[in-house]
Amino acid sequence: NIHPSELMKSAEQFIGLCYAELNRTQEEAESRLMDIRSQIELTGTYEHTSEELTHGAKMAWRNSNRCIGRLFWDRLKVTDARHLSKTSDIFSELIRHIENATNGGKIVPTITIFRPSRPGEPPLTIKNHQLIRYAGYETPDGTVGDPASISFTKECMELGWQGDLTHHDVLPLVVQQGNEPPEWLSIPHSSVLEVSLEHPELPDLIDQGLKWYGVPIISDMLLEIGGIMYTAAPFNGWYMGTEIGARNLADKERYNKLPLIAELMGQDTSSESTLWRDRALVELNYAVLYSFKKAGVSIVDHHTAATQFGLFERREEQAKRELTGDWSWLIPPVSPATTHIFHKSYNNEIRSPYFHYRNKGQ
Ligand code: HEM
Ligand SMILES: N=C(Nc1cccc(CNC[C@@H]2CCCN2)c1)c1cccs1
Repeated sequence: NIHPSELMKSAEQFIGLCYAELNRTQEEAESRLMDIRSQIELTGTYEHTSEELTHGAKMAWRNSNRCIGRLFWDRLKVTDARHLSKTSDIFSELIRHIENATNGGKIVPTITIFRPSRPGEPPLTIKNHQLIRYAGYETPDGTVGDPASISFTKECMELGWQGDLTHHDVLPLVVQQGNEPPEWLSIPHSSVLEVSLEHPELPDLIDQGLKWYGVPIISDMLLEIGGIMYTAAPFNGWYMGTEIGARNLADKERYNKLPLIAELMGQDTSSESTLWRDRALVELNYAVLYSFKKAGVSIVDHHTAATQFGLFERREEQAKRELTGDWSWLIPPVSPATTHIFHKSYNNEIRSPYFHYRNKGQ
């Protein structure tokens, strides 16, 4: 846990920035800091107002160095769920997040913020990497589903969850209150929007049963605002097509679909130098974008995303804020050098508020 004097320093830095951005007066900031100081002296921590929580979450997205989608940082929908304590209520709120963020395909970037960790109180954690993700199983005939989920799937089965052993079993939500045993709940199938993959020039693709879920909702990161740690704050945007087409379905240690795509294209795969892998990669990424668009589910291609990021860079300059970024994650995995991002460098310093990785086992 964070020491009170350190916490006060973080609070001063956050309130100063946040109130300036919200055009509050110096006096308002100072009187707010007096409240906070007495709360910290009394309880060892302090509570954010709804406005501080909302703007703090938007600042954390704006500071996410690895995020190419930050142009829309100020339009994040923030749901304050700090009052919920019962696990059953937390599960219901997670399902509401999935349904409201999905919005029939017109995805709404949303974050739901649950109660932060408090001194002497074990934290609330969501054990899922993403609220919606496919299970992975090691079977004698090879892997079924998403290899990235094999260990978490084992944990879920130890808790009593049973999958159908298909390539697309949606894992249950798993929530842990402090050191109590984790609890799980299956997500209603009707709440999970999925897109089946097709390609206008590869008519046989549709019969391969390839599909992916529409809404990525990261649920295993720690949101730090003014020294307060929100250990359960799932957030979603929409996908950039390459995440599905160039990694989730393409990586050898994920769904490894490039050989199949090359086959459907009738390519000669006898030698790497035919670039069959690269041609398959482009067509798989095209299929992802084509299928999402046809299904009316929000998605962005990596060229458009890079252009939007360029707009974000200029907006931050106008706002006299120093841009931070992580070049190695900002460049897309397909045709990186066709984007402006590849040809410049970025300052990868951490600015608070920020989304951090949680320590293992936390
Ligand atoms: C609105 C559409 C959005 C798009 C298209 C987008 C795109 C991306 C992409 C492609 C990545 C790299 C992911 C990877 O390679 O695994 C990323 C990373 C990230 N994004 Fe965004 N993003 C969006 C919205 C958001 C929102 C709403 C938040 C939080 C409020 C957010 C926070 C982050 C963070 C923290 C990372 C780094 C994750 C890590 O370090 O593992 N993004 N984003
Ligand atoms: N489009 C998205 N993609 C995204 C964002 C953050 C983190 C991740 C998951 N990254 C981890 C994977 C696994 C290893 C490399 N990438 C995906 C969003 C997810 C939530 C909001 S936007």
